[in-house]
Amino acid sequence: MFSRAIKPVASVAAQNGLKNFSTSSQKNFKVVVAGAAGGIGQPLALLLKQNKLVTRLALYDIAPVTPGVGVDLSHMDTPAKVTGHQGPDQLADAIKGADVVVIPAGVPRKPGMTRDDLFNTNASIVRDLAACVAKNSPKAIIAIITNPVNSMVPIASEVMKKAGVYDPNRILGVTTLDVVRAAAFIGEINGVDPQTVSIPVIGGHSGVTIIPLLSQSKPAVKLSDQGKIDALTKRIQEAGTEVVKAKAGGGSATLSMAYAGARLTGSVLRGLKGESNVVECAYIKSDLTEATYFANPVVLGKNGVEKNLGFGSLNDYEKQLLKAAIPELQKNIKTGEDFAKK
Ligand SMILES: NC(=O)c1ccc[n+]([C@@H]2O[C@H](COP(=O)([O-])OP(=O)(O)OC[C@H]3O[C@@H](n4cnc5c(N)ncnc54)[C@H](O)[C@@H]3O)[C@@H](O)[C@H]2O)c1
Ligand SMILES: O=C(O)C[C@H](O)C(=O)O
Repeated sequence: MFSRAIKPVASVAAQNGLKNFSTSSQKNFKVVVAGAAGGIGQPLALLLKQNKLVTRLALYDIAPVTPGVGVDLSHMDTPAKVTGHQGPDQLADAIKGADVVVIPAGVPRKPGMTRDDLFNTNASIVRDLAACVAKNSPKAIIAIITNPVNSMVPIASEVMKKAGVYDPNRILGVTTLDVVRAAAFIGEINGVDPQTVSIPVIGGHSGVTIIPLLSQSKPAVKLSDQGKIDALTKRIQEAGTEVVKAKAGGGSATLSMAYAGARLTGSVLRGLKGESNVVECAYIKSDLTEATYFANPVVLGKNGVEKNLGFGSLNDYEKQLLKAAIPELQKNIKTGEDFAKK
C-alpha cells in the first residue's frame, strides 16, 4: 500500500519474557473501551459491537451511566457479549483477558485550548489505566486516543517499562482520524470516493506535527499550485480545531473519531487474527527520526506492530514540514516521559 519498507521495529518482548500470545487461528477477541460513556466512547462501542471479531466488549468509565450503556448495547443482535464496568473498583475486571484496550478516557478541548492544555488532567488518567493493563493484561495491545496523543503514548510506555512488561509493538497512538480526514478532503477535491484514496499522514497528532504526505497520495491530489497544497496541508493539520470551533464549547470530534477508532481497532484485530498486509498509520516507538515516537504506516500482525514501513521519500516542502515537527514532538515526548518518571 505505501511505498517503501524501512526496517522492522525491534521487539523487546523477548527480553521481558513475554510469549507470543496469539494462536494462529484466534478469531475471538476481548476489546475494552476505557472512557466508554463519553462522546467518543459510546459511538465507538456501538461500532465495535458490530465487529464480528469482537466476542467480548468491556465498557469501562467512571461515569454513572456506564452500566446502562452496557445494557443498552447488549440488546443489539450481534455476537459480542457486552459488560459495563463503572469506577476504579471495577477496572481490573474490565481489563482482565483483554486483547485490545482502546483508551478515549479524558477531557476534550474547548475553543481556544491546545491539546497540550489537556495534559494536566489526562496524563494521570492514562497513567492509571496503563498501570492496570500492565497488571491485569500485560500483553494487550493499547490504542490511545486521549490527547495529547504525542505525550500519552510515552506515558503509557514508561508505565509498562516500570512494570517490566514493555513491548513497544503493543502501544499505539491513534492518528487514524488524520488519515481519514486527509482522504475525505482529497476525495472531495478529486471528485472520487474517499475510500479509494490512500494517503499516509506521518509525525504526530497535533498542529505542525501532523504531516500529510500529499506527494504520496494515490490517486495524485488534483491541485495545480503549491499555495493550494499548503492550504490543504494546513486544513488537515487544523481539522481538529475546525471541529472544536464548530462545536462552540460542546467538545471536539467524537463521531468521526469513533469511526476512525473503530477502523484502527478492527485493523489491530485483523492483524492479531493473522491476516497479512494490514496497514495503518499509528504513532509508535520509533528510531526513524530524532523524535523517539513517530507516526507513519505500519503493518499490524499477531503481536501488534509487525513492521515499520517508514515514510518513503519526501519532497522539499514535506521535508520542511518534518523539520518543523521534530522539535515539537521531542518536547511533547519529554513532557510525557518526565511526568511518568516522577
Ligand atoms: N486521537 C484523536 O484523534 C482524538 C480525536 C478526538 C478526541 N480525542 C481525545 O479523546 C478524549 C476524549 O474525548 P471525548 O470527546 O470522548 O470526551 P468526553 O468528555 O465526551 O468523554 C470522556 C470520557 O472519559 C471518562 N473518563 C474521565 N476520567 C476517566 C477515568 N479515569 N477512567 C475512565 N474514564 C474516564 C469521562 O467520564 C467521559 O465519559 C479527549 O482527550 C480528546 O481530546 C482524540
Ligand atoms: O482536536 C481535538 O482536540 C480532538 C482531536 O485531536 C482531533 O483531531 O479532532
